[in-house]
Amino acid sequence: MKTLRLGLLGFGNAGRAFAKILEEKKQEIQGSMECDIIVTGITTGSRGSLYNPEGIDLKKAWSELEKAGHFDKDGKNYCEMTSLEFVEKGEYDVIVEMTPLDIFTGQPATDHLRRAMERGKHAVSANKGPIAWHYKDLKELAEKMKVQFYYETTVMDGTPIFNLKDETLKFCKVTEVNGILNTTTNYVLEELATGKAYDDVIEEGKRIGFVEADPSMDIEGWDAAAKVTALLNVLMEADITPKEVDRTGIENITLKDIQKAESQGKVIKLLCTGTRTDGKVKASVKPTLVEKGSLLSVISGTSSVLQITTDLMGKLTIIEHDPELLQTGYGVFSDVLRIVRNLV
Ligand SMILES: NC(=O)C1=CN([C@@H]2O[C@H](COP(=O)(O)OP(=O)(O)OC[C@H]3O[C@@H](n4cnc5c(N)ncnc54)[C@H](OP(=O)(O)O)[C@@H]3O)[C@@H](O)[C@H]2O)C=CC1
Ligand SMILES: N[C@@H](CC=O)C(=O)O
Repeated sequence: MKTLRLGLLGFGNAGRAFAKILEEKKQEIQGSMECDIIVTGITTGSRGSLYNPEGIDLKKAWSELEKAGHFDKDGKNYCEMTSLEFVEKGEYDVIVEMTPLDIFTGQPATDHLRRAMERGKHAVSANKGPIAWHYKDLKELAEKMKVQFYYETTVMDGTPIFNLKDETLKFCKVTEVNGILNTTTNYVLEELATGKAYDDVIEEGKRIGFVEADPSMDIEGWDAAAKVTALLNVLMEADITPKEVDRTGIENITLKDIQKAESQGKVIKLLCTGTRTDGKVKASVKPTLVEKGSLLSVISGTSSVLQITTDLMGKLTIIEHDPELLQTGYGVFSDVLRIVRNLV
């Protein structure tokens, strides 16, 4: 039986959802993949860190955080190690980056991934900042160091988007992407239409777990811009950054605008688009009026949709229906399994 040691950076909604799946599927993975996956380190921003090269008790870790909001300072694995210290000195085989999104730099997440790969470690990122800002460099580094680097969760949680292109759409050239990729804005626009107050809707979204640590990342369209950038960089080798996305958020959309659209038989959706025409890549994120009853109009609640146009397979539509944190955790889990599958 081989052992794969993971280091988890961030143990919030995504981190805990992933840890719960890992724990639940541990024996099945041992049985079918002959691999024991253990976690040797967990770091957080303000709730302490855990480190044990022999493996951490995950159930204990999440119950401590969920009950007390902090790791137990008297616990035997407790330490104050920062993420970068763990990345640089810790014992692990795969770094799993799940810290909050910084859309303006992609940091410190990019440095975490870079330093880990420079040490010859595999890397998984749920954080879209590094893919939006530094994808080309990170991919080249992974190739140079002969390590695996995956980021399925960055767009539509565990829905296979990047996996689909890598594994089953070989030699298909993607020429266009579009969709509704940000849950928060989709949810806010719908809930505002029912007369709820903006602050209450954001609080509800935070409770469910999909709103970014800084909600303006979602509302101003930055998260959507990062996702469309990630799609263009990975699927169309665009090499752009979120700064190049023509971006308008929903911060100026009022109940009146929503009602006016309704009276015209339309709904407002935050649409993401990316195309390549004459060699030039163009990307936008914009509140857009769509016909009621159309495919895009029925993407409701936490659901999202992506349409990819390809040369050999035409247009494909992928819908993620009503995801919860389980689907976010699964995205990370599927990347880790891909690493296990490819281990020699
Ligand atoms: N939630 C979702 O639906 C999805 C999230 N993602 C992405 O996953 C990432 C994590 O999201 P989510 O779990 O929801 O966010 P949370 O805010 O719930 O959790 C973030 C975690 O990171 C910790 N953290 C903050 N700074 C650091 C640091 N420097 N080093 C280590 N840990 C740190 C936080 O600790 P503390 O609380 O102490 O600050 C917390 O444990 C984000 O990049 C997000 O965009 C991707 C897809 C879906
Ligand atoms: N804040 C994001 C979470 C997933 O990436 C969203 O609202 O879509």
